[in-house]
Amino acid sequence: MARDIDRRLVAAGRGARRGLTAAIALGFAAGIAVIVQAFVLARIVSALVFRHVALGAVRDDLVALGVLFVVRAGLSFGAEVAAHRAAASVKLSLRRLLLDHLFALGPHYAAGERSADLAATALEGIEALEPYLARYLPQMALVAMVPLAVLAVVLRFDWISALILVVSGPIIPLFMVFIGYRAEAINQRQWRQLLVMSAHFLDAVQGITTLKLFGRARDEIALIGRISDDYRRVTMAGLRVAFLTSAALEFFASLSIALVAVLFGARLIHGDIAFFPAFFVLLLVPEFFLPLRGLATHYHARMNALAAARRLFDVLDTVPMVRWGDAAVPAGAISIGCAGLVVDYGLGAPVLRGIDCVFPAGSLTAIVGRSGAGKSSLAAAMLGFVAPASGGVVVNGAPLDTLDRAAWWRCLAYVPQAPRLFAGSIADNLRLARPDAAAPAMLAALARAGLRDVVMALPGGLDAMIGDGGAGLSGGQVQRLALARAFLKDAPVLILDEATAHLDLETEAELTAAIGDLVRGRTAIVIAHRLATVRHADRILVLDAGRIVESGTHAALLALGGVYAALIGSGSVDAAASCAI
Ligand SMILES: Nc1ncnc2c1ncn2[C@@H]1O[C@H](COP(=O)(O)OP(=O)(O)OP(=O)(O)O)[C@@H](O)[C@H]1O
Repeated sequence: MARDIDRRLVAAGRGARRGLTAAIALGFAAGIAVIVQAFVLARIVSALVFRHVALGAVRDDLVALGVLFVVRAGLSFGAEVAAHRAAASVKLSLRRLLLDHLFALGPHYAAGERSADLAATALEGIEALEPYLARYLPQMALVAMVPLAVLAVVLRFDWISALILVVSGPIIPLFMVFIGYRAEAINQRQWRQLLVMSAHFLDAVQGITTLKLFGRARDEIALIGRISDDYRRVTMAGLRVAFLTSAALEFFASLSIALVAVLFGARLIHGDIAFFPAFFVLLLVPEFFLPLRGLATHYHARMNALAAARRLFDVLDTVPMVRWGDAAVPAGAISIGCAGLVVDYGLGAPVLRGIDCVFPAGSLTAIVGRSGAGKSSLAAAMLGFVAPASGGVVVNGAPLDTLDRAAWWRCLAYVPQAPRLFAGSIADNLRLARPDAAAPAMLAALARAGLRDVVMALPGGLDAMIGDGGAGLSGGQVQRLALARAFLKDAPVLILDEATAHLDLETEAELTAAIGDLVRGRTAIVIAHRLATVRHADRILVLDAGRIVESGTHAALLALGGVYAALIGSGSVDAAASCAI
């Protein structure tokens, strides 16, 4: 399993192959520079200490040593920069891939997952891949190259030291494989705990008012405290393994270096070896272990990355339910049809049970029905957010699943019941509908939604900042801002889920007027909660338990005296709002 993820991460790194290759080549060149540096240093010391030459006689060597020092630093710096650039580009492409895939999976997938979990995967999860890509992968390549180069040089000067290196070198990778299994389990646990902690924290922050009102804030704080403590404990367990591993590896490496040194000492005393090769080899031996020790250090990063990547690949491997094609939306005024449309969330019974209807071009169709009748599901099927279990949606005769997703969404303006506003300026929120919109166009859209004066009265006007979810605006103002976005988008198809929230009479009247203006000349589908909208609709579809049970104009349906008439008769407009008229 870990190996599969490793392979997929390496494949992801292939996107930045040039950067990683440069990092490895520079790292290897730095390794060679170290060997040459050791050679020059051994020569200088040997000349000064044993041949007692004057300092001037080794001037060239001293200059070469200085140059090598600078070259080596430059190569190491270059290797670091290349590796981090390559990692940054892989992280960017993975984040794009993840976001693109989340779009393909649709809002129903995102709503089913904990958003904090997805956010943590996209941010911390992909960030955790940086050390793997920038350090572990290049180190893996260097581990095979630099120690072999060092070994070849050592063998040339002293076969006994080479033998010690050949025997002790492989202990480090072997040891790492041995502890790998334990470290992997701990890292998996640590990552799961982090996701749980992020999710709880976000829930608590978002629901702070509810928690306070129900007097549960203290319980939640205690719960977050417990989760944080679990996370601390598992992090400490991971660090313990990492430190113990490092200590054990350092011990093996030091033991080998000491063995080489002691043997040299004995042989120097007995005159079995000259000072120069002994000193040169002794300088090289730590360099033999350096990449291996580096690998051990970054092995922990690998484990962390594998744990994070598992969640990332889980999301990427989820097959989107909704299929899309690449066809353009057929030209002309858009009419939408549903043929035998069945939507089933796997709850036991389908939510929509064979819907056949047409939403003619340029007309206003209202959908009404009791709560849970399936109105939003019908809108979701037309938006392409859910996949039909059978039947489907057609746009100007073309099946929705053959259309290009982006092309279809360009034709649509969708205003949900609880519109989403982002932290930023009013202009930022408006430009979501049209990124190149200039101030006059935005002000015109605000005016049509009845919000221009309110925005102009704010400090900064269009640049006034609003909080996450529209904090700083009233409920009615948030809805009008969402309508302004739809005005600005000026799309041929409008799908609108009217808000059920009780509004004051003046706001209600203003919103009704704005909606009336917005639907004009478009193929408009409104999940209607206001009597005014239903009255003006060209046609009303009455949904009941996933079927269209009645359809016609307001007057015709009232005359019919069926489900619609019962909904209207169930009370005033306000009371009827709760059953979606
Ligand atoms: N993403 C989903 N996953 C599972 N079940 C869902 C999902 N969305 C809706 N449902 C279920 O499908 C049924 C119909 O829901 P839908 O939102 O379409 O009804 P509605 O008529 O729009 O209701 P309301 O007027 O209260 O918004 C409900 O029982 C709901 O629980």
